[in-house]
Amino acid sequence: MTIKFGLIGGGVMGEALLSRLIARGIYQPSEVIVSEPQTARQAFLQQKYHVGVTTDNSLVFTQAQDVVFLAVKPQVFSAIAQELADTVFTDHSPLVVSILAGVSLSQLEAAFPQSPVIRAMPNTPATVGSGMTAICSGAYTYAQHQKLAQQIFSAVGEVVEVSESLMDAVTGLSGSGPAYVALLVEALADGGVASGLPRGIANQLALQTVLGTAQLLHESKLHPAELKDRVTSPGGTTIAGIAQLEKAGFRSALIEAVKAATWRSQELGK
Ligand SMILES: NC(=O)C1=CN([C@@H]2O[C@H](COP(=O)(O)OP(=O)(O)OC[C@H]3O[C@@H](n4cnc5c(N)ncnc54)[C@H](O)[C@@H]3O)[C@@H](O)[C@H]2O)C=CC1
Ligand SMILES: O=C(O)[C@@H]1CCC=N1
Repeated sequence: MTIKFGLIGGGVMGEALLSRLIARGIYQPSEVIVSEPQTARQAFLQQKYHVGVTTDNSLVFTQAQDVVFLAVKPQVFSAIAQELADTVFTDHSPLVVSILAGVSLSQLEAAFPQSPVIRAMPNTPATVGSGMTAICSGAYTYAQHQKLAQQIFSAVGEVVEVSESLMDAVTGLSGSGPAYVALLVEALADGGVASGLPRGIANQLALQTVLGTAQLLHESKLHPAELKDRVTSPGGTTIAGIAQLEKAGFRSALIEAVKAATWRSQELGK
């Protein structure tokens, strides 16, 4: 069978995308090749998803017909670019989709000359089909490449197209955001435990509150401030809690977190 989908880096995000693409039938396991240097990880991916595995990144480029996904750490990018320096790239090469934080289209196009390249920033909820991905396209892409990237990322959640200048901010918000939300859930549950709730019940209450609120905002299209007002009774419990959050700089902490992560994404690309 023809290899259509190549993955370089079978770690957390690589597996998140791979698992969903196979589960949704976008690619058959026999159409996939994964390059991964860790032997234990290789064996795990091969056993769980029945995909082809290798340690040879150039083999992925020569075999994959449709798309090669780059899902290594940004710090490994220049080593991979050097390793692939002898590979011949043309505008008939497979589409390269990079999810590397901070690595720009111009850096990617320098590493894969004349290749169609798309820079993307997904997030871990992609694993359960609730991901958020932003994409931007390089100079050698055509409509068919954009359609393919849209198709791949639509299989794991929502997709938006943005200009490249916004990709670092996307990384700081939705790319890193699942970690902020996980902290929120953990801290809410801790607050419940501090107030006397058993741990299991506190965890359930915290998680379902975040999930339910997100779903309500999503489905009702309510502005978050409007939802907040609806929960907040005059002289009631919620305003007492909000006053404490404001005192502790809750909003400012989130704003600064997104800004710091955006800045770090810019740094990683230098
Ligand atoms: N984890 C996340 O939530 C998100 C990560 N990203 C981006 O995805 C990329 C990967 O991140 P993670 O999956 O979290 O990292 P990870 O460390 O889990 O996965 C990277 C994988 O690449 C492999 N690797 C290392 N050197 C290699 C080489 N020379 N050739 C092939 N494979 C190699 C590693 O063994 C590892 O399995 C990063 O660039 C990150 O910026 C993007 C969006 C979200
Ligand atoms: O922390 C990181 O650098 C990656 C990029 C977005 C989420 N995780």
